[in-house]
Amino acid sequence: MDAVLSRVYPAFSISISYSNISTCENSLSQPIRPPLMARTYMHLLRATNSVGGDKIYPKHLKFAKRNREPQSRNSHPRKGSLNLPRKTDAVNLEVSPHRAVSAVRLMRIELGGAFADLLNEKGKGSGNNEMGYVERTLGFRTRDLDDRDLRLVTDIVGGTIRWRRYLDHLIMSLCHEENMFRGMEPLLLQILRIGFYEIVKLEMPPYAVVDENVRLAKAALRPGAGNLVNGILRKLVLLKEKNSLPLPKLEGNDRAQARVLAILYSHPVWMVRRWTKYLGQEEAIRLMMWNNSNPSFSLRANRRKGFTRDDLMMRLKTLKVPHEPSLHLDDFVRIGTGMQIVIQAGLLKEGLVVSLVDPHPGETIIDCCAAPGGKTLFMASLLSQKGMVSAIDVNNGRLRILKETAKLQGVDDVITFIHADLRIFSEKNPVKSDKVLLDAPCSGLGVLSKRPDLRWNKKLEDMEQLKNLQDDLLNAAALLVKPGGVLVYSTCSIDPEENEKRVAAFLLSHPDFRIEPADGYVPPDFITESGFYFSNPLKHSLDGSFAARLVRS
Ligand SMILES: C[S@@+](CC[C@H](N)C(=O)[O-])C[C@H]1O[C@@H](n2cnc3c(N)ncnc32)[C@H](O)[C@@H]1O
Repeated sequence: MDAVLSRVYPAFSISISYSNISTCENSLSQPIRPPLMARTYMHLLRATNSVGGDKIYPKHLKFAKRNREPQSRNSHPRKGSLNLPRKTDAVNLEVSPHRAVSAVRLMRIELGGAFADLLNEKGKGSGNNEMGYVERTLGFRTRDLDDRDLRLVTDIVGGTIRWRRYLDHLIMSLCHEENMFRGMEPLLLQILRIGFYEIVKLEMPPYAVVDENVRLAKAALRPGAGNLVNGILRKLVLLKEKNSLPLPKLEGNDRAQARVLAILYSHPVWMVRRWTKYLGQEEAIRLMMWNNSNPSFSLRANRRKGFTRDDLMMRLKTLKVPHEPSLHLDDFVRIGTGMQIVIQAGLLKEGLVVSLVDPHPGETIIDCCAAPGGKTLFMASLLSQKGMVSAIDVNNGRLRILKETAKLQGVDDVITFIHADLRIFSEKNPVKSDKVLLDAPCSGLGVLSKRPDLRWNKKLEDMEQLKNLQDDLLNAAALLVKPGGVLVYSTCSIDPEENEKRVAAFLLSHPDFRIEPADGYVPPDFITESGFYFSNPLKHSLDGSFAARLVRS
């Protein structure tokens, strides 16, 4: 029952412990700052703020505390702003459930740092508490979501996050004044973003969208909020009908153009500038369009194990995961949602980076940054119970997930789990292995289509920190390779600074290592002139990823 994901990372292999998560832009841009959080949504923050150990909106939280007025239910009639869970059994049938759930998920992601991709899967990440969050945030429950509602929530949440900058530009342009936008309460802003996204990007029937979002604002906030949503959305509908949305023109110098592109394609300015520098403006635009497209995943049936595409499709059907056969590749099946189900069913094996490691029975392998473990598990299964994979990770929680999955998949007998910082471990343990994989923490710039929130959480400064960390980890990993052994360095980034340039810097200080071209390990289409593995979203319609095979003399 093997399937191979035809890209380096699954959607959930996400957390980069070293990133500073922040929703504020870097100084290169003139950002549309998110509105001040004048009210607290502590139940959202408490529930989800610990992801990655970083806090979202710190300044705004301080602001909220400093300005807190004496709390009294009577003096705060707005719904959705109180910390205490409300007790109500009432199910609101007036409000469309998918919009209510989308608004609350967006609040959780933006205020609480919950991950968009985990939240998008049915019943996972958000768990069975979904209605609890809805009730505490909006003050009422809705009926449970059916499959169609869930698909809409996935579309709306993912799209609204991706297009946030573009939507905020439009919303701000249609507010009477900038301060109105900046001071807008978070829930009201999410409702407007949903309405704008539905009208402009999903092209849903506009007056129905207006009606539904007005209803949501009235029920979740107050009648005045509904009137405001009504006024702004109607303005938008008129402008859209006249084909005159207030969007900036692409003109001026490079910096000015980057700012415009950042709005039109909804990315941080620093990313636009970086890609324009590396790829040229045209390719940078294509890349942003890819990042904004709806993600799909390709699974490959592992024929070597006698598992055909029909078998794979049968399993997906049983698991109720919507899928379709690839038009171009015989063994491939494409799925849009349901990746969590695929992973839990143990149906997924990580592909091409592991092909570059090329594990054989009897070998010793160290997976230096192993969790949550897609590659460890695949490598372990290739050992046929002979040999050992040492799975190291600094994050104990993620390592625990790996342990549990290894047990479920029956490969835990060939894995040693090591909770350690690689840099310290490699100094203290003079072990030498046949193969070492360093799947390094990275910016994730190759997987932005699957991680809609990631672009807003990354800053230019993170890139410098990551480079240093990657260098340190490469140096540490090299200590674990025996003479004649292999070191594979991989990332899910398309940024040369994290890929080719890290390898070049490493080789300068490690003359005993040389590049072994990826020929013979991965399909030729994925091999660069320098012999590296590289999947390019613009060329392969897959997530971006990189790997280098380095052999020690
Ligand atoms: C890109 S993820 C690895 C994904 C994993 N290889 C897989 O296929 O599922 C990077 C991992 O590196 C770990 N990490 C970061 N710094 C580390 C360090 N100094 N030592 C060991 N692990 C580290 C993170 O906890 C994270 O789990």
